[in-house]
Amino acid sequence: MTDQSENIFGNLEELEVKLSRTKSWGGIETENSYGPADTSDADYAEKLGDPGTFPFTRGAYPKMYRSRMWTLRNIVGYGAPEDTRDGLEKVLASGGTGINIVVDPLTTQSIDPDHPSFGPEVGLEGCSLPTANDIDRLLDGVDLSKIDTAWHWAAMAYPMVAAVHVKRGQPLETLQGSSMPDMLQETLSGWGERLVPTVLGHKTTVDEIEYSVQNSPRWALGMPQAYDLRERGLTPAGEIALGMAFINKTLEDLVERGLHVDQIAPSLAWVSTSDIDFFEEVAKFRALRRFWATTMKDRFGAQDVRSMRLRVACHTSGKSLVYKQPLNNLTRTAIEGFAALCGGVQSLEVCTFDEPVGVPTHEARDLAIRQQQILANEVGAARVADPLGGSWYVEALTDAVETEAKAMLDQIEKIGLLKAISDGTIEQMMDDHNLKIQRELDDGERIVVGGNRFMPEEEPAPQRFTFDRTNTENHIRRFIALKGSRDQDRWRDALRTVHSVAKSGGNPIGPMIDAFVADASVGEVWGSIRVAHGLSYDPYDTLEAPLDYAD
Ligand SMILES: CC(C)(COP(=O)(O)OP(=O)(O)OC[C@H]1O[C@@H](n2cnc3c(N)ncnc32)[C@H](O)[C@@H]1OP(=O)(O)O)[C@@H](O)C(=O)NCCC(=O)NCCSC(=O)CCC(=O)O
Repeated sequence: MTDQSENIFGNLEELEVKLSRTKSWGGIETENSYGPADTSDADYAEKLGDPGTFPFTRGAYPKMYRSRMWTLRNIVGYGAPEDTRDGLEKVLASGGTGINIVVDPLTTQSIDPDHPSFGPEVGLEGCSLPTANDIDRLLDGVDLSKIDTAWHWAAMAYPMVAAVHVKRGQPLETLQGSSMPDMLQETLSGWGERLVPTVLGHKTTVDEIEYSVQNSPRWALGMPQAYDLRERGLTPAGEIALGMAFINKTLEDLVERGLHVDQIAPSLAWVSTSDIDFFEEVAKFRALRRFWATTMKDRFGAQDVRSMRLRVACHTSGKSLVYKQPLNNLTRTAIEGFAALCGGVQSLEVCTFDEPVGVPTHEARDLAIRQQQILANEVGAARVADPLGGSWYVEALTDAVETEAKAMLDQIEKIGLLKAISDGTIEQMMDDHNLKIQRELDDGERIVVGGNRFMPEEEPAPQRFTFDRTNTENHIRRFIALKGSRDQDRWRDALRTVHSVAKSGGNPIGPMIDAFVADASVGEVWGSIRVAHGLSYDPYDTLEAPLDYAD
């Protein structure tokens, strides 16, 4: 017998795992157990209602997954359009039922792939899609009036995909799919004031929603993009509070432009996360739907039930995943996905286990789809609507999350959302949250396996995703050639119209679509908007505008 095994067997008492925390992951204190006295005695119909009825606490539809299975998603994006196309085909072959495309950080920032400062970054961590032609190549043969494509970037996805549809000779009102017009989220959790100034970002969001609901009512708007807000540093209640602050301000401005809430809200969908505290996340989804329904009805005077019935698109939490022993992430994501389904989401992406390592491998993507298939077919996640409804604990947590969210929303709205973003109040709130979590990890109150406890011994280097850059290099050459071969007069006129409409304070989304139809690039279109708002053409101050707007 070795000294080491003697030590281990001699210290079994010390090895016993003791509960380190009685609060939920989001910080709500919990009791030893729950009973009838812990839930308020408000009327069932008023507070819960049957699934598919106001206030939709128990689900958006009466039969939920029995009458329509959730959409099984997995996000794909790397390299050139051809590369991402290959990845999408593999996801669909595994059984995915939705197409989710993530663009590279350059496209997200509206930076073109020939920008002199960023060449090596083209196509890393997402697909490079600088023109409508690139989207057309990626989705060759995909009918945008029949197949639901979901786009993971803010300002430009809608006008670019709309331009592809128009270029293909299709009417805009038949366009289907979803984008995330939430630019304030880009300011807060993405690129900051330098790239997306708060006021311009908010106006662009409002413009895009106004244009989309009037011209392509079948297009879904993932607004708020609360996933990234939450990942930046918020509790579940904070996700509801800040997301609702975004929604309230956006709806108020759209109403001021003459729209009625019932023209807007049915097109909106909440983009959410599902983190590791199973019960708290189930409660979050339930509280969220109730919060939304009552806000639409009481604050905005909605009459259409579709305005009050919130749809939720959920991705499990990337932040909850751990680099060490990455296979443990399969356990995490399965539980997070199950929470989202018990919470009644309409579509789900289960993160791949290797996300902390890098761009997912094809094998990891396949496993992520298989997890959803196991949840749908073996676990019973699809069988019954709101399976945890009536649990004293879950009902009490639902109430607690809702109450905390209300208090936080009041605080934000007292300051005013745009002021609270531009003066740093919201960022401070998120930083404070993250600091608190770090302290709890450091103190050992909050335990993450392989994060701050139960560290693995030496482990083999994880397998990393790699791909050939030949397509990306050809893609950049193709982009440069397009700039030389397009109809220069049409291109120039289109960008000048974008600029002049934006400068006059009008809604530039229609002209932006026209510019993309005229083969303008993402950098050129957003650059024209920036110049119209008195900003530099290139946020990195390297490039001059390629045309004179004054002529
Ligand atoms: C927004 C939604 C959920 C909308 O879903 P759908 O397109 O299916 O539309 P829908 O209106 O909900 O449903 C279509 C029709 O089916 C009906 N229907 C739906 N569910 C039903 C049910 N259970 N029973 C009976 N009928 C049902 C509806 O009433 C509607 O009918 P009618 O037609 O008769 O009205 C979807 O587009 C979506 O999942 N988008 C993806 C969003 C996303 O993932 N974005 C990227 C997030 S990016 C992110 O999270 C960050 C993570 C990262 O970047 O890594």
